[in-house]
Amino acid sequence: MILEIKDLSFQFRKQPIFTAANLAITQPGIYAFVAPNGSGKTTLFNILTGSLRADAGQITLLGQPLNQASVYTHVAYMQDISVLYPYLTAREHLQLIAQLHKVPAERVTAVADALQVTEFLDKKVRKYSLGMRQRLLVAMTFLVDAPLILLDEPLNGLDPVSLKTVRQAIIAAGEQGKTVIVSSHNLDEVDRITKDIIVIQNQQLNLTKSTDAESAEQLYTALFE
Ligand SMILES: Nc1ncnc2c1ncn2[C@@H]1O[C@H](COP(=O)(O)OP(=O)(O)OP(=O)(O)O)[C@@H](O)[C@H]1O
Repeated sequence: MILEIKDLSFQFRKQPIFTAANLAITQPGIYAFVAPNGSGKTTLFNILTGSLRADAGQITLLGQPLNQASVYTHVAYMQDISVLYPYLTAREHLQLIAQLHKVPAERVTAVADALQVTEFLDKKVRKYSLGMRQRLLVAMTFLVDAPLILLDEPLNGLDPVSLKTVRQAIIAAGEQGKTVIVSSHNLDEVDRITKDIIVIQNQQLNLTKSTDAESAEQLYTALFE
């Protein structure tokens, strides 16, 4: 068992987001996390990484109850671009993560190359386009060699070339035996990376599959329209 969520409840200002929700991820791989705006995707990531505390429920990660120490060693979380420092370069961001998580220098180079961050490594973040910021964030996340990777809308604002770069990095992580949960509203990209889809519906978490005959878009339409 990789991730098990049992009877998770969470309210925000008396608005229920999750009500006794359950989810079991038993196999590594790539899972798309798809649901309408405001339904709780970022909230779940924040609960899984300890930034928000659930009102009720149990979460186990690799068979152990989730706590600060297990999040640190087992989870890499890509948040939004607001976590970047405008006056630091990509190299400095990557070095910060590398020092914190004791990542060898070769891995820093390999990840920077894979996400095509190398070309702007020594430029300050304040000069970056949205796509450059997104690629740096994805690189920072993949630098942490964690078994569970949470990516909150990594495909946002990417041009087709950057989309391909990020998609290939996600697929490679899946092939390396990681579990990657990717929230996205880009259903064409979801179809390119996985058939396993987690949805939020009626404050519940459901793990479902798109099929060869049914695209993520069709699945979404059937569930939410
Ligand atoms: N600080 C907060 N902590 C928890 N919930 C919040 C907070 N601020 C707003 N919310 C509410 O929680 C609900 C879930 O929001 P969340 O950002 O998790 O949704 P989301 O599915 O990630 O949305 P999006 O697709 O727009 O990114 C929303 O109704 C939102 O208004």
